[in-house]
Amino acid sequence: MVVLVIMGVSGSGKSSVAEKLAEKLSCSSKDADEFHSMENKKKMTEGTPLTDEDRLPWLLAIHAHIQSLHGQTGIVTCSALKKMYRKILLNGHDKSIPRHSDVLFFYLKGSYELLAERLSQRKNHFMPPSLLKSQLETLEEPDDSEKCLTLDISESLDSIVSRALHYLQSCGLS
Ligand SMILES: Nc1ncnc2c1ncn2[C@@H]1O[C@H](COP(=O)(O)OP(=O)(O)OP(=O)(O)O)[C@@H](O)[C@H]1O
Ligand SMILES: O=C(O)[C@H](O)[C@@H](O)[C@H](O)[C@H](O)CO
Repeated sequence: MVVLVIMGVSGSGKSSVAEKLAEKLSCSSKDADEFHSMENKKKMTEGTPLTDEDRLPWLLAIHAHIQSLHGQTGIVTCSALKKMYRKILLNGHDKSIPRHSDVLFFYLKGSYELLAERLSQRKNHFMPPSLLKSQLETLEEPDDSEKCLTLDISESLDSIVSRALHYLQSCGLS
């Protein structure tokens, strides 16, 4: 089976989708926020976007977690906004050797308006809605060279999860 990375900007539904999908696949799920340093969390809470330097140790820690699954099925949520970040998740520091052919990205795609509405309604989360603009400016959508399925966040959670499961079945991955 595969490691599934649920990616997209803040508020795109990564945690919500991961929770339901992990239930359906009976597998582990880790939230990228668990890997952030106190400094990174403080910065975001104060409304300051993270830089590439801030994100590097965090991405490497998530990469190490993916490696630690040793090919077991698992889900990880991570904004994974830039192509370079996704390469780090796959290969760590070593950019030349793709080690993880068995990692698949699910990209949760949505409009600014819908994301802003969902973030404005969300309670008890450290990530302020004001960071949405910078998240979208930083985002580089996955291209055809990346193993990724794009999912439309305007659909219901159940529908998104069932599309993801259907895709895994059609690839012979579940
Ligand atoms: N498909 C959906 N339909 C309706 N509401 C949704 C959907 N997906 C997520 N939501 C709601 O949108 C909000 C944001 O979702 P969630 O917290 O899962 O996003 P996230 O990508 O994990 O955010 P962050 O990266 O900031 O932690 C939540 O209140 C969630 O209940
Ligand atoms: O790359 C980033 O700027 C961060 O990962 C953010 O996306 C937050 O961690 C997350 O969205 C809040 O839960």
